[in-house]
Amino acid sequence: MDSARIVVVGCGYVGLTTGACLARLGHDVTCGDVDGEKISRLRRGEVDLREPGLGELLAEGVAAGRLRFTEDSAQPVTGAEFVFLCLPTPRGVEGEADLSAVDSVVGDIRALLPPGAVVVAKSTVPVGTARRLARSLAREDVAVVSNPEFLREGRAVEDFLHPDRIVVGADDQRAAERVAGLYASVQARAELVDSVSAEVVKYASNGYLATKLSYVNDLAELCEHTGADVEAVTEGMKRDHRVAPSFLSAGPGWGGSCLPKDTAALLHTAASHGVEMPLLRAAIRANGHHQARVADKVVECCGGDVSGARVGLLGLTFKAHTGDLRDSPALAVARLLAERGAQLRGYDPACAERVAVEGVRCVADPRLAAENADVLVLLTDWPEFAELDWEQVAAVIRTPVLVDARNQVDPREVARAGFAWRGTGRSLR
Ligand SMILES: NC(=O)c1ccc[n+]([C@@H]2O[C@H](COP(=O)([O-])OP(=O)(O)OC[C@H]3O[C@@H](n4cnc5c(N)ncnc54)[C@H](O)[C@@H]3O)[C@@H](O)[C@H]2O)c1
Ligand SMILES: O=c1ccn([C@@H]2O[C@H](COP(=O)(O)OP(=O)(O)O[C@H]3O[C@H](CO)[C@@H](O)[C@H](O)[C@H]3O)[C@@H](O)[C@H]2O)c(=O)[nH]1
Repeated sequence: MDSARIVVVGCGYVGLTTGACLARLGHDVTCGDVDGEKISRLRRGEVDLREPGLGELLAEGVAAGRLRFTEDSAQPVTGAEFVFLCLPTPRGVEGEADLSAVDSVVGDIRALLPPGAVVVAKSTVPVGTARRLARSLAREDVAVVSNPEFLREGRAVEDFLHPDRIVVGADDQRAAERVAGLYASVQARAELVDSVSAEVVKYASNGYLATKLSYVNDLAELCEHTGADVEAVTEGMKRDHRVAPSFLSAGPGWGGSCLPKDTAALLHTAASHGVEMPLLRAAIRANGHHQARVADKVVECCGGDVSGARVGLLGLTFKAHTGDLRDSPALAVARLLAERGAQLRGYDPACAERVAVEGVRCVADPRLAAENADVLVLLTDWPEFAELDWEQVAAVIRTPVLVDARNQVDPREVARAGFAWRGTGRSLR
């Protein structure tokens, strides 16, 4: 396909990645965001997301004249062939997806879109949204297409340019083919489906991943009671080709900006159709249980009362390789401990410069988190935690106890340094 004129609205994880990658694919892209300071930083070449390759790709697009940033998305929309909505759809009060940003932008651009333009919903939006947006646009000459995004944070560019699949959902076949054509040089099959099915694929995928992890975390709890080793169990499961081999690591529950809000929104949609989805409901409940289990282990390690105890936290982000703290299981565990009176000091490679994160005093070094602590809890799977010099940590901690919620360290190595170690779904034999 020839180069297309594209406007991307929203410059977060999805919008910036979409803009940078579509420019890399040869398109002419304008990225807009209401956050004027973010736009100024982007114009100066500053990217505040920890995404490998994103800064380079943005710089490449700008240098080639194929990429620019604006605070006012309206003006460029008048000349756009495609408008990608990459806006936030956070959790509303009852678990529903809050579509206010999407609705407001669609209202703003309604009269500005040129004939033949395609509005592409890349945000995660509930079933029926593309059709509803088409009705609210009330433009026979403008199509709405659902094109959900499946990238993971920390690998956004790689996932966008080398996706497992591209899903394009539309009730207008021609519009769907035009959107699929934008990705012509990407080596992945574009699945063309109706808009409603495309919207469900996105929620169905995240719901499935969340359920898979809750199951693994349930197994980890069983392993703790039976003496089995969850790592050996999941390794054995992986050898059955019907069990997809990734996404099987036990941990302190799943989190992030997507899985929690999307599972809540899926349940909300199901309920509005009179569908219960008991399995997904149980997976969400299990997730709260597994977060609480980590906090309970810490309290046990402090002799049943954590009030006034100093607890060191290793990791605050929802997973490694991102600076994102949204719905982080580490922070959920921290909150549970703070409610019981613990004093928290935390270290995270992506948050070292912050003064405080939700009641946790942030420190610039893992040893400072451990200093004089009664217990240390490893909550995020940053590789650097596996490499720590545990002798040095033992030298500064008050009580050498490590709760490893991610099974990130070698239990024998920490035991050699004098630590009592409590893993997840495994014990030291
Ligand atoms: N983060 C992910 O890994 C990921 C992956 C796939 C899909 N998604 C979905 O993509 C959507 C965006 O997620 P995100 O993580 O990129 O969000 P984000 O919070 O990182 O970014 C959203 C951006 O939109 C801007 N914005 C808000 N209102 C605006 C408006 N009216 N006009 C212009 N800009 C506006 C914000 O300033 C922000 O920069 C959500 O629906 C999310 O569920 C996210
Ligand atoms: O084996 C695993 C894998 C993940 N996690 C946890 O699960 C959560 C989610 O991880 P991940 O899926 O890698 O994070 P996201 O970047 O939020 O990506 C998810 O959410 C995005 C937004 O919808 C989707 O696009 C992605 O496909 C989907 O993987 C995190 O707390 C991880 O620590 C585990 O505990 N064990």
